[in-house]
Amino acid sequence: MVKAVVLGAAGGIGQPLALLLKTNPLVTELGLYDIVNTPGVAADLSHIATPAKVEGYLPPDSGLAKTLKGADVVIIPAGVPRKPGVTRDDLFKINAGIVHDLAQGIAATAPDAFVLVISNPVNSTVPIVAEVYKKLGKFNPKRLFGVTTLDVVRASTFVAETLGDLSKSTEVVVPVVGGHSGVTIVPLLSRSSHPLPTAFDTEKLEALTKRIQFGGDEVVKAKDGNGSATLSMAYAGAEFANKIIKALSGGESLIAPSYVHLDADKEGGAALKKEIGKELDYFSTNVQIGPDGVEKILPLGKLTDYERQLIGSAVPELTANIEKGATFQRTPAAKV
Ligand SMILES: NC(=O)c1ccc[n+]([C@@H]2O[C@H](COP(=O)([O-])OP(=O)(O)OC[C@H]3O[C@@H](n4cnc5c(N)ncnc54)[C@H](O)[C@@H]3O)[C@@H](O)[C@H]2O)c1
Ligand SMILES: O=C(O)C[C@H](O)C(=O)O
Repeated sequence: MVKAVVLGAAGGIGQPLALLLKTNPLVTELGLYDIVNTPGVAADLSHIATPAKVEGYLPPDSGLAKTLKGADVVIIPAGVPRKPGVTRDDLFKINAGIVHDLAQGIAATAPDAFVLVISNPVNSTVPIVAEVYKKLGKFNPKRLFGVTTLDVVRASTFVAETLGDLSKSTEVVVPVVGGHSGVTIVPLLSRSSHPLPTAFDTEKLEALTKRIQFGGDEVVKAKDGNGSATLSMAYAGAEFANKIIKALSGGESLIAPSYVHLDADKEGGAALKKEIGKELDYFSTNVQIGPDGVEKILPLGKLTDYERQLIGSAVPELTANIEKGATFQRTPAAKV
């Protein structure tokens, strides 16, 4: 019996993500909230012959609280996406306030729910959620996750392409650590489950690394003003959410990459900070997740000199992004 909720459920990510969640037989209730169109999306999905009972609400008449009542997992893709020439950090102006207010709603109605943040800039929006919870004395770092799965999905695809065999993309696993924007995305290609060709020189390694770091830009450019990744993000979001749902309902521990507060596992977090060489509060890495949330933050492990260099370049931007989110004060939104 799992109630999953999507906030921003009528959007480009929200709709296909809700569809994928509706196909998960472990989900018995699916709550959909947005400022537009959720009754229609919910009516549509409710005709699919799977167990989840679907309800969609809008802001009037305490729609957010009604959607969140009894939620076990809350996924947040609410907010504006990028256009060409816009950075994820530029989205902060609008999305920080949206995520802040939704976090207040979750903390009020479903404070123990697992919260999965998709809204960009993830490096900053996750700290915003944490601060809202801290102010209310309800922060549990074990249950807050920044969704970085799309970077891992892209790495699998691009490595399989490089190996000339897309059918391998479901098997290829590449750890991607750090954060979720540009240079803060650090693929550890030396640890790919499927090694790169021996003739792969530094230039090719750098190009593949850049493609994974800036994969989001490829989609923004191709959509040409009509938003950013939605379908691949819904796929990645569902992959991560379904792991959480499995851990919650089966009592089974699973390993998945996520951007977490390093207090989620104090011992593992302290060891990771040593590996990074910096006192960061948040970092994306593989975490072990059980029915109560994060059980272990796993170490980065063996890195090449190039990967160390990449982490060195990620840390200053990540530090600034975290600081920006953690010190955010709610004021009326400005336009991007
Ligand atoms: N983490 C990732 O890897 C990743 C990947 C892709 C996109 N994103 C981010 O996800 C976000 C959503 O992208 P999208 O393409 O779905 O955008 P979209 O504009 O298609 O959808 C966003 C939805 O959020 C809704 N919304 C706005 N304010 C709201 C509020 N206060 N409460 C509830 N809903 C609200 C909108 O009505 C809209 O339906 C963006 O910030 C984007 O940058 C993150
Ligand atoms: O690129 C974006 O703005 C959306 C998302 O973060 C992505 O990586 O595709």
